[in-house]
Amino acid sequence: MENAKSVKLVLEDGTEIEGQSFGAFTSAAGEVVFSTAMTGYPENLTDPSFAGQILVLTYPIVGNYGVPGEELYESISKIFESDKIHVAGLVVNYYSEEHSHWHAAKSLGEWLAEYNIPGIYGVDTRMLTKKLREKGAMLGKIVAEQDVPLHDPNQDNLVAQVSPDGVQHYGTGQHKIVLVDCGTKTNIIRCFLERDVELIRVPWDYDFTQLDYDGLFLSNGPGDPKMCVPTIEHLQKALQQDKPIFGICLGSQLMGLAAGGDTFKLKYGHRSHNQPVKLTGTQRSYITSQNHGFAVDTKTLPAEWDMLFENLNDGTCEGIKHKTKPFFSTQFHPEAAGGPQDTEFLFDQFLDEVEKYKAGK
Ligand SMILES: NC(=O)CC[C@H](N)C(=O)O
Repeated sequence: MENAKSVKLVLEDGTEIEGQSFGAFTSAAGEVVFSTAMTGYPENLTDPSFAGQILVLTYPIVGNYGVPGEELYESISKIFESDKIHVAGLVVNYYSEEHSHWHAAKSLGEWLAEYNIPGIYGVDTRMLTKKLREKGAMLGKIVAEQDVPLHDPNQDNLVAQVSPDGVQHYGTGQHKIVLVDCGTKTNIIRCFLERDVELIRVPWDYDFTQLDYDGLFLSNGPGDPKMCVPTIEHLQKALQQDKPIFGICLGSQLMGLAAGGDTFKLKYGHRSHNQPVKLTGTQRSYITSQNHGFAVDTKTLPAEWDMLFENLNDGTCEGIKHKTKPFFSTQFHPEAAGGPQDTEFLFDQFLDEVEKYKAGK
């Protein structure tokens, strides 16, 4: 880009990388994490699970397909994963202000600027990723004119910041599902609304145990799952009952904690569209979309719980399952806007469990 201003990326280990500014010319601090996904920046940047994080994209050319215009589906975004950009900053190698796509309405830089989010380009993001893989995710900052202090977003209750204030209803299907919104991706809502569901979307700390529902869904969300104390308490009550429960990503971690297990922080997390997982008890594996920095510690799961999926790269827990009750979760994203959609059938399995529960009542 002509006349781009200089900015730098500073990491907590003292690394300083000079680059050029795109998006907002402003400074921002956060946890620096990388994603190896090759496409999907409109979906990634609006995923509330990225709140507080500076995202490094390893794919070398970013921006060339622009950013789509907004369209609504049942009052939620048809395209984006929420109604704003959630990353704290974006780090890319080559940024293409010029873009071409039938759906593009603006450039990536214009879109970032609208939300006052800084981008830096001209960074060797593969070298940076090797560093993050060796040392683990680090705190960092993009520095424009004003310096800012480093800040660890995992010390904040990010879920409280991204969760909605009130209850919302969608759809008129026959299965009444409560969605506990800890920062849900809108594609989770779309996946439910494409099925026979009436959805009740509630805030993260809402006491859903008072509601009349057929199945409970726990969404993804940012930060350390242990911050969600009220959600875990409500969930513990739900685990005493037999109504089906399905959790995705943060939702999986919350299920693990409510069950009595523990979670831990991975060295650098899993963020990409091609993470292989294996279904326990089979030789079947799936390619999945992931975005997480924490995981359930399989060793700490109580006797009545099993690991449901295992990550084939590092053996960590990618989902859990109760041995006798219809409670299960995935650490990956079966809804996966940006793809792949190989595991979307899990929404159908959850609703099958809901049907069985209703038939047996
Ligand atoms: N996408 C998510 O729900 C992420 C969950 C949690 N914040 C983690 O990083 O592990």
